[in-house]
Amino acid sequence: MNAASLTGMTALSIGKDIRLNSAEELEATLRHIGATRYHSLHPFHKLLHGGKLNKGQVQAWALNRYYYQSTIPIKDAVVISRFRDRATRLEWRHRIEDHDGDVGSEGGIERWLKLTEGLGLDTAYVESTEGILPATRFAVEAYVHYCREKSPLEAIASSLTELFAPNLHEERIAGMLEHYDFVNPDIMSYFKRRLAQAPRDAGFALDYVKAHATTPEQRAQVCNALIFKTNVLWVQLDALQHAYVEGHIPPGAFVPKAS
Ligand SMILES: O=C(O)c1cc(C(=O)O)c2c(n1)C(=O)C(=O)c1cc(C(=O)O)[nH]c1-2
Repeated sequence: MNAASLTGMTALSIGKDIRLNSAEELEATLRHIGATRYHSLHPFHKLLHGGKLNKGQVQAWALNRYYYQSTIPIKDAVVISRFRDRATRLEWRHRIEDHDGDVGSEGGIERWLKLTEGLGLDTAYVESTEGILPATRFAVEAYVHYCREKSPLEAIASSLTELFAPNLHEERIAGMLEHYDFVNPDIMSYFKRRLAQAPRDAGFALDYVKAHATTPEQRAQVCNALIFKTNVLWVQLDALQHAYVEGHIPPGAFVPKAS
């Protein structure tokens, strides 16, 4: 089967029946996976960006996403640890600085805390991660484990969801500013900044997998890494939907104040 015949498939898994014979077929398949599985398609995002959530539900989203954000540099340190090749480590290193910042310069985690603070959440509570959903913790930890245990190629490939993030961030900035009176450009600065950072990161990762996955088996591994990661993102929104839209908040998780 070639990449072109994937178009229109709804349930995609890369098994022995799919043979990707070139870097171009690999890229087409990765883009198909993004178009059919990225969490931009999740109903919770439709509610978030369409102004259909109340403030407590938006708080729950930002609180849970903090765990993802603050784990990304830990994940990236794991990715770096997989490479003896200095050039790859050097290239990957800026990702940690993008999130952690540097002496005297703000990073993404601080920008995320501006968002949670602007939404009225106590920063110490957010940083404690005490109120997050169990599913958030499990999904995010699975991502770190994946990067530690799979091949270095798969560790890099699992970051490829970022190819699809800028469109989603554009939609989020516009939608949240338009629909929520408790949101302003200042607290959305995290996403504005990512619009510049993500394409560079995703571009490197895409070039890397196209150059280093040289067999159909390795190309299938790259695709499966992206599928794994879309699942990591999707289940986090499933859990938010179940808890905060359908009302089944697990014991111990954040309970929004009645507004
Ligand atoms: O808001 C989003 O939907 C979203 C998605 C993703 C992603 O696709 O993994 C990332 C981010 N944001 C993000 O801000 C970010 O820094 C980031 C790093 C990574 C990664 O896997 O290394 N993904 C993402």
